[in-house]
Amino acid sequence: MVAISKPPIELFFSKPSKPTNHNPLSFPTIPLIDLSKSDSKHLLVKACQEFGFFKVVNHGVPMQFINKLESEATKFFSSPLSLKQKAGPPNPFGYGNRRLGQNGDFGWVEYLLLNAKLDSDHKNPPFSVFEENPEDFQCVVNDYVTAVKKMTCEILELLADEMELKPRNVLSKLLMDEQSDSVFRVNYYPPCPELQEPETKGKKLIGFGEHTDPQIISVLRSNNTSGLEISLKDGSWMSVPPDSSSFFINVGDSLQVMTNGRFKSVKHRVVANSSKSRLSMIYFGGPPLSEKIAPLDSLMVGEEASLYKEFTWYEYRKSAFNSRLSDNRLSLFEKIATS
Ligand SMILES: C=C1C[C@]23C[C@@]1(O)CC[C@H]2[C@@]12CC[C@H](O)[C@@](C)(C(=O)O1)[C@H]2[C@@H]3C(=O)O
Ligand SMILES: O=C(O)CCC(=O)C(=O)O
Ligand SMILES: [Fe+2]
Repeated sequence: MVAISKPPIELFFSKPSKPTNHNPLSFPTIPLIDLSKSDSKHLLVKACQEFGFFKVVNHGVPMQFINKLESEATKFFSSPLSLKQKAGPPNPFGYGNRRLGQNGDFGWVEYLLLNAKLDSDHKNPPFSVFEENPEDFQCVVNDYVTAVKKMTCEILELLADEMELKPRNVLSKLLMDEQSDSVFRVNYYPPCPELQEPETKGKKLIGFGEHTDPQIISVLRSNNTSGLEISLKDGSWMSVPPDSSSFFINVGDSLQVMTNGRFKSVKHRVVANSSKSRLSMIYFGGPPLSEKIAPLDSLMVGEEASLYKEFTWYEYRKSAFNSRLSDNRLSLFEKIATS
């Protein structure tokens, strides 16, 4: 038998980052959106402009769907590696371990990348771990994704209302489209006890390296283990306090383009923990492959020019999947400013 050697742990350490030297009085806090409140529209737009990131409470996604998916996913990730590998590799859908994408990125993470299309023509890989009931796992994913997609569309419609975009489903219809290229991902970050050893103490182990998400919008729910960080305007990293009963939402590259740069696609990453595992589930709402990604007409003021060249989601997705995680993927599509 050939033993597969583990990659050295040093591979996953983050490069030293800019020291955070925030004045505690001016330290930013994550925008909080209460979907049951009438002022949420205004706060939503402000959060998308200033951070590209916010937390949502009173979201209406039933806790039983969330808990059921968390328990099935935990069952999957705690199974023997040989069983998990039967659902891999993730090209495009399936189980992945440490390797992220096809271009040499690695992270301290295991994951399932799944098709978020819910019809029977778009089947996910066989989950041998759930031998007796593979259909049940798909049902649990479907219930969760359906409810999260509904909440996401509500948010996109509130954003459209506040920005006076017409029709109000101009964004949400892209996710509702049968051809919507949306993806669902479950990430599992195992604890890393080596981080407690004196020589590694204080170092940050990268679970999922810094990146922006290419789609329109990403909707994340995690257990109560910290790890998610967002990049602030000054280049420092802010740790996002976990909250298992809320959702965290970030603007994707495509929404940055559709708002002609008004909304920011936030750079984020995940650092691993020495003693606790982190489990996160993310719905990435994307448009149909043929959709033209360009600033929305009803948003453009006067002679405002597009900051981006024209492209379809197919073109952007292809280019994104040929890039490294930390690359600035939008830069290839920016128009060179002429004065
Ligand atoms: C390194 C990569 C992983 C990724 C495809 C890419 O080449 C660059 C974008 C990455 C990303 C980030 C957000 C999502 O997790 C993801 C599914 C996506 O759409 O773009 C991943 C891709 C992936 O894991 O395959
Ligand atoms: O797992 C997380 O908490 C975030 C992961 C992430 O950013 C991604 O999968 O794109
Ligand atoms: Fe991400």
